[in-house]
Amino acid sequence: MKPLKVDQIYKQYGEKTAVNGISFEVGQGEIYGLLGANGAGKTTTMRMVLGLIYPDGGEVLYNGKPYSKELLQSLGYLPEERGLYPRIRVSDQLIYLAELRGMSKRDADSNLKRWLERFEVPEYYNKRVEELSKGNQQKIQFIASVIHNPQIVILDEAFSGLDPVNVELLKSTVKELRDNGTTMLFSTHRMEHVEELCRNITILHRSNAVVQGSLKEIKSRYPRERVILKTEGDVNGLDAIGGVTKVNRHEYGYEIHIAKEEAAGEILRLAIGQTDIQRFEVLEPTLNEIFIKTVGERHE
Ligand SMILES: Nc1ncnc2c1ncn2[C@@H]1O[C@H](COP(=O)(O)OP(=O)(O)OP(=O)(O)O)[C@@H](O)[C@H]1O
Repeated sequence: MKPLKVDQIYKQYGEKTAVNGISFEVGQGEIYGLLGANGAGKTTTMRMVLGLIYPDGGEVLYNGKPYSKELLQSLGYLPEERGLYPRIRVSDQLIYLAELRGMSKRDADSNLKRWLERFEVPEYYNKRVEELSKGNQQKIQFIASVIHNPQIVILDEAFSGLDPVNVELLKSTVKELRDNGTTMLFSTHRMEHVEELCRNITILHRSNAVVQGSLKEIKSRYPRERVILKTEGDVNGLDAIGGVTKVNRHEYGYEIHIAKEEAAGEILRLAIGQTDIQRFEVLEPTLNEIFIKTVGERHE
């Protein structure tokens, strides 16, 4: 049985349907991607999963059971809008938050120290939140969402406001949690993070799930429309090949857009006759391209 099952959940605000019958399941040790344009219904979905608001229809099941107060201990949430108290010391508020979720003061304290060490900031223990930079506050907020060892963690834009080094640090932490069996729901507008972390995804559009499944399978549904040709020489006549829609000359060679996959073979034949090829690749679509295509087409 999967730790998290979302079954046909529905939420209405007045005339507005915020979430319209969405279903998905997340396995143990899995990071599930929840994507969508602004206002698509991601936060509302996450709030229903957290039990902060109740669905008007459908249900959320945790290890097969409906929401109960005891679940508070098993759920962790990193909200998009950060909610730490600026004037209070990091240790005071994080230990308090962990205690609220059923942890003993001693365990909370040792967990906090371990996490601060992990993030290479043990000196923050005694600092007030307002003394930390925005990115470092973000690390503390992340610790607040996992300090009580939750089984299910919901991360909303977890890496926003972080420099590239800290993004990598948090990303590796998220992967460790996954490898230790934590179930995660991950929402972001950064598609490259989803490609790196998530096996399965849902793309929401105007309250509906419009694309769902494994990333690999979703990608196979879309045609491959980009060819990379690495070469030091010139290739003449690429524009004239049927199905070639755009040719970009780069430092490394060519990036060629095609409307039909057969054009790739023609490109290769033409290039072989004219130059030495260092690399030839027909790229699968990126998640970013799929997102823009799906959401964009539906806008029209
Ligand atoms: N409390 C509320 N009252 C009225 N409407 C709401 C409420 N919460 C959300 N909505 C509406 O429901 C829709 C979905 O909002 P939601 O916050 O879930 O989107 P989102 O996908 O998280 O967007 P973003 O990427 O901008 O954070 C929006 O049209 C929003 O205006």
